[in-house]
Amino acid sequence: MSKKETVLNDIIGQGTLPLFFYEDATVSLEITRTLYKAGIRVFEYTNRGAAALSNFKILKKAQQEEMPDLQLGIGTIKSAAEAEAFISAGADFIVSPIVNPEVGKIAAQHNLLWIPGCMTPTEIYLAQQHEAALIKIFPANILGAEFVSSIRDLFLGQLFIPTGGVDLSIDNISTWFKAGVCAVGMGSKLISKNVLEKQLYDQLYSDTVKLLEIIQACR
Ligand SMILES: O=C(O)C(=O)C[C@H](O)[C@H](O)COP(=O)(O)O
Repeated sequence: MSKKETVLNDIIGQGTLPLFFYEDATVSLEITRTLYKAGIRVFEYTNRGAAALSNFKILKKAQQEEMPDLQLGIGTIKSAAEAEAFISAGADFIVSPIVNPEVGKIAAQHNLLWIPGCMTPTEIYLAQQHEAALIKIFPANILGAEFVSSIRDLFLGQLFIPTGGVDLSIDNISTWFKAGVCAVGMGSKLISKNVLEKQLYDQLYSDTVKLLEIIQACR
């Protein structure tokens, strides 16, 4: 199985893709360890600040030494240069808030999964033309699950992951799965500002275990 297929299978199997960014490297590492301890095996660090690349390298080292079965992706990749930099640092997959075909081409050259963010059918079509096996519906809370129900028959077989504003409630998550998505992205509702700033690792651990239980119940 190729790396791309492995990561895609891991995201589908896990049913959720947690994501976060925090400037402090030590906190970023502890959050990653906590997610892993709670059962997360694929997650996305985001390129949202000056320290993103240096922090990512620290997470990558910890992945290699302590969490070898973790898939560590990078999100908020908008340009080819950003994609190259994080792939050189060992990114296992690439997530974008937009569809930049140049990013898709670089991911494809490295046989890595690229998850572009789409808000319209035209963007979904463009992403498919550049071999996006999984498409992020973004921002998910603005589009709503009905957006996915309305367009999925136009893109038969296409895998979708809504991201942005997905919360930890079973009602919200089950609505997305009923609409036909294969997983849900989970950022600030799981790894909140409060969790990051006050280092509430125990709370994050129990919320993550709860999230994984909700995912199981929704499928
Ligand atoms: O830029 C990217 O590549 C992203 O992945 C964007 C994030 O998906 C959302 O900003 C997360 O939104 P919340 O779950 O509401 O915190």
